[in-house]
Amino acid sequence: MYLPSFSLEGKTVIVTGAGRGIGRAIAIGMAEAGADVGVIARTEADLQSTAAEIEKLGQKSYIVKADVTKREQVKSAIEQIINETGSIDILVNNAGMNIRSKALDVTDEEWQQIMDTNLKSAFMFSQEVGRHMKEKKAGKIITITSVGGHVALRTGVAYAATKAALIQMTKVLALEWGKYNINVNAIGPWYFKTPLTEKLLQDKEYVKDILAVTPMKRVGELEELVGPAVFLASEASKYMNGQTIFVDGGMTIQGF
Ligand SMILES: NC(=O)C1=CN([C@@H]2O[C@H](COP(=O)(O)OP(=O)(O)OC[C@H]3O[C@@H](n4cnc5c(N)ncnc54)[C@H](OP(=O)(O)O)[C@@H]3O)[C@@H](O)[C@H]2O)C=CC1
Ligand SMILES: C[C@H](O)[C@@H]1OC(=O)[C@H](O)[C@@H]1O
Repeated sequence: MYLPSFSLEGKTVIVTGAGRGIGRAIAIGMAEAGADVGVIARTEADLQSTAAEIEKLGQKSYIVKADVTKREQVKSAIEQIINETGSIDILVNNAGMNIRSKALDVTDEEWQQIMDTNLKSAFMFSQEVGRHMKEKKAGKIITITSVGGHVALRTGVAYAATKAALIQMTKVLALEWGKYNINVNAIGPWYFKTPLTEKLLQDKEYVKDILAVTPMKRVGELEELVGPAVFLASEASKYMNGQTIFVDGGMTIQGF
């Protein structure tokens, strides 16, 4: 028999930024695959909505209202979920944001906010959950980066720097933690319609530019990210480590 399991039955997943967009879709998709899911964000109503969808699937949800840029809130979020479930098997570092501006206009405050939300939060969660996974000698860490960490986009240098750093963080954590049977990988999306990108994707000229560099000539559908995420969370990817899977309709091949 060669086909491994894609099931997440009996697993506990935590997803940061699970209140909206990609994080919400991944959290619900993990529940569809059989996992119980901890959902983390700052907006309670969004978390309640995601949790309700998870419970409708017969899976448990654990709501943690937290700011992922604050170490103490990261630690208490993880402690709360481990106390309630006994273990965290899969971490999805998804929370992120952007302030789209040209390099000469980036303020120190904007730089710091983007760095803390996109990069520092993922590292803090990886550290705190990684300690737990090292003890268990098992775990899966999946970080949502972006094509913007691999090719130059017009959507801001600070964001790009965080997303490129996440690709390298993924490699170094995989190098250090592979011997503890922890898989550390990343997913790099191109455009998907979420609250983060909704306004941009209403601009017909901008969408024309996006499609001009996208071989599949369309933006992605959220379920097209959930498949790769469940794959990386499952036994089916247990020999994959330090990799970034670009889910981008072919955009990063930059063919001509
Ligand atoms: N949409 C796209 O096309 C692409 C997105 N990405 C990446 O995917 C990830 C998700 O993006 P997307 O779903 O579009 O974004 P959204 O803005 O739609 O959702 C972001 C989520 O992150 C949460 N979040 C933001 N800041 C914090 C914080 N400080 N503490 C806790 N939670 C926080 C938000 O909740 P709340 O505000 O309530 O805290 C929300 O749930 C990001 O890392 C983004 O960079 C990458 C490539 C393309
Ligand atoms: C594709 C990028 O990750 C995404 O596109 C946007 O406009 C956002 O600000 C991000 O840069």
